[in-house]
Amino acid sequence: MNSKYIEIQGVDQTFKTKKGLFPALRNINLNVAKGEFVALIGHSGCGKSTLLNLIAGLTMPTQGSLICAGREIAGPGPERAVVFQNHSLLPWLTCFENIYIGVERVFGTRNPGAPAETKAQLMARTDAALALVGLTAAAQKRPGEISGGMKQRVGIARALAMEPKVLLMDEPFGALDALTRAKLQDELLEIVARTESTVVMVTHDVDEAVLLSDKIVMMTNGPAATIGEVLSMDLPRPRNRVALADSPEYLGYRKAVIDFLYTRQGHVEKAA
Ligand SMILES: Nc1ncnc2c1ncn2[C@@H]1O[C@H](COP(=O)(O)OP(=O)(O)OP(=O)(O)O)[C@@H](O)[C@H]1O
Repeated sequence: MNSKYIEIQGVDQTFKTKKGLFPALRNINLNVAKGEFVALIGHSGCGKSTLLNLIAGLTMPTQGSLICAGREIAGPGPERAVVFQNHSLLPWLTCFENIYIGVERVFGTRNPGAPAETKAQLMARTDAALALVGLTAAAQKRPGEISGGMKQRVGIARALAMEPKVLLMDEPFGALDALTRAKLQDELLEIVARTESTVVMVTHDVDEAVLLSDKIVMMTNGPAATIGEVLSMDLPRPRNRVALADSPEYLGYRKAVIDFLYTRQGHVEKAA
């Protein structure tokens, strides 16, 4: 296993605001191995999305470097697909078309680096992605005609359909009801095992972090947030949520995260 597939070294992120410079992240150092599943957890506003955006190449750090597969991250790339908190679908396209345009960009004629797939193959990929998230029946609907949870599932399907090497997810299941969330978490585990994807996921949910990940990166409160502790989860795969619920190891990891978040990083509400 390549233990440094994603390498983050000495990263600072400072934002210019009307009130002056705001130091969001300070001295972030993190290595993610190929095929590893990493969860970023921390209180609201600590900088989880800021870190994910840096890995996605959507923003550049103020200081330090980010490397993916041996190359400096200089912008977004098809090998790093992002699922956002707020789905970001194109409202004038159907669910099918929203996924198809991504699939076409990666596997179709517009990609000069790889042999082009036929339209039938691209459509089959799109259909499979929709089926995976249970949205076959909504294929021809537009985002305005479906629920927030369904939109989020289209966003997940779109990212997965591109078979990215790295899947970056910003609270992808946050808007879903508990049962749909559990179903998609289980499916994600199966897909990631099959595709050997590397995943970095932002979450607020302690159980989600322990169930899905190999490593939980726990962030301190901002401003100038940094990595407080990294917890490695030695839980066998495939993981079964029912069996794990009573496992002493699972409960121990869960307690360690809760202890970090609520005892050592007790949330202090900012004055308005
Ligand atoms: N473009 C920006 N300009 C100025 N400040 C920003 C910008 N983006 C983020 N911030 C600030 O940086 C800090 C970290 O924000 P970020 O969205 O990364 O937190 P988060 O941990 O993902 O929060 P949440 O869990 O609530 O989504 C916050 O204080 C936020 O207000």
